[in-house]
Amino acid sequence: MENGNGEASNNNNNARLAIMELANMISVPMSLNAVVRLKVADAIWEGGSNAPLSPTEILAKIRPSEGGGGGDAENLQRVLRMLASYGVFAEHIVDDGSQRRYSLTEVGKTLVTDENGLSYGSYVLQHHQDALMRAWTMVHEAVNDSSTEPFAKANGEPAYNYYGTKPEMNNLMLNAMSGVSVPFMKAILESYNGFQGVKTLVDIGGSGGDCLKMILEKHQSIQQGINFDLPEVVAKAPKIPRINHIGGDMFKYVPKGDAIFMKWVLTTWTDDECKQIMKSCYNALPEKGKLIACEPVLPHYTDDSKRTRALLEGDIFVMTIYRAKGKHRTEDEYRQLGRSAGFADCRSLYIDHFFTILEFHKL
Ligand SMILES: C[S@@+](CC[C@H](N)C(=O)[O-])C[C@H]1O[C@@H](n2cnc3c(N)ncnc32)[C@H](O)[C@@H]1O
Repeated sequence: MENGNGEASNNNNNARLAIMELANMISVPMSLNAVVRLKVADAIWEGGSNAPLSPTEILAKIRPSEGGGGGDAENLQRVLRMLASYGVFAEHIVDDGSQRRYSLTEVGKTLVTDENGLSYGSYVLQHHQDALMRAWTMVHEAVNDSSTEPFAKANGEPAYNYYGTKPEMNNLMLNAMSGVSVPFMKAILESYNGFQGVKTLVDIGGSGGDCLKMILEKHQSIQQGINFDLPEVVAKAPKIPRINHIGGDMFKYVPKGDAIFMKWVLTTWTDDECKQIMKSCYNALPEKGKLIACEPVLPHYTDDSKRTRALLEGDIFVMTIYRAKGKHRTEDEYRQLGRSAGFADCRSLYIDHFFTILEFHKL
C-alpha cells in the first residue's frame, strides 16, 4: 500500500511539474526570438570559431557601440541557460563552477547568418511579429468559429493581404522562406531525381525564386523556370538566369509547364481551396505531366518525437495565422485531394524530416 501511495504521489508530482513546464513554455520561443534579435549566434560563431563565451563577452560583441559594455549580462545568461536546456546552446561551466560560457550546438548553428545573409533567424522573427502575436491569444476562436482565422479576426484581414501592404513584413517573409527552404533544397537535390527530363518547370508560390534557382542550377537540361507568386512578392525577387518571375493569383490562373513544383503552399489552404489549386495545376500540365508538392505531412499516430511535435505545432500555426481550416495533412488526405483534382496517383518520398515530397501524376 505504502509503495502504491508513493507511486501515486510521484505521478501527481510529475503531473504538476509537467503542467508548470507547459504553462511557462512561451519563455522558449520568446527567448529564441530575443537571441535572434540580439544576434547572439553570429557573435559566438565568429567565422567558425564557436569558442565558448561568457555572457559579458557576448554583450561586448553584440553591443560594441557601448564600448564593450552595456546590457545586462546576468539577464542574457538567464536566457542562454534556459535555451541551453532546449539544446540551442551548449553550456560550459568553468573556473571551479563560478562562470558559465556558451557555444552553439548544431541547433544553434542554424541561426548563424551565412554568406548569402540567410539563416533560420528570419523564420523565428517572422513568427513573432506583433500582428502574429495578436492572433496567438485567440487560438480558441478557431474552435468557436472556424469561418475566419484568428489572424484575420485580430488584424482585420488575411495574413497574405496584410503582409502585402507592409513592405517590412513582406521582406521578412521572403527572407524567412529563403532561410528555411535553401538548406532543404540542398538536401533533397542530392538524392531526388524527379526533375530529370523536365523542360519547363513552374514554381507556384515560389517566393523570391530560391528553390527554382537551385533546381535549375542542378538540372541544366531545364530550359525555362517560371517563378509564380503574388505581384508584391515577385516585385522583390532578384533577376535569375533562365527564370521568369510572374506575379498573379493562383486562384485565378496557373502558368503552364511540363512539371509544376509547389513547396509549402497547400498546407496553408482549406480542402476546397487545395482542390481548386490542384485542379488548376492539373489543367496546366500536359499528359504525363506531374505536380511535385513538398509539404509537411502528419504521421497517423501521435507521439512525443521531435518530428511529430514540429509537425503538430506547425499545424496549429497554420490554423491560427493562415486559415482556420488550412492544415498539415496526412499522406492519405493528400492522396484523396490529388484524386479529387484528377491526378491518377501519388508517390511520396520521405527524404527530409519536415517536408515530404508528394509527386502527383497525370495520365
Ligand atoms: C509558405 S510560403 C512558401 C514559399 C516557397 N514556396 C518556399 O517554400 O520557400 C507560401 C507562398 O505562397 C504565396 N502565395 C500566397 N497566396 C498566393 C496566391 N494567391 N497566389 C500565388 N502565390 C501565393 C506566398 O506569397 C508565399 O510566397
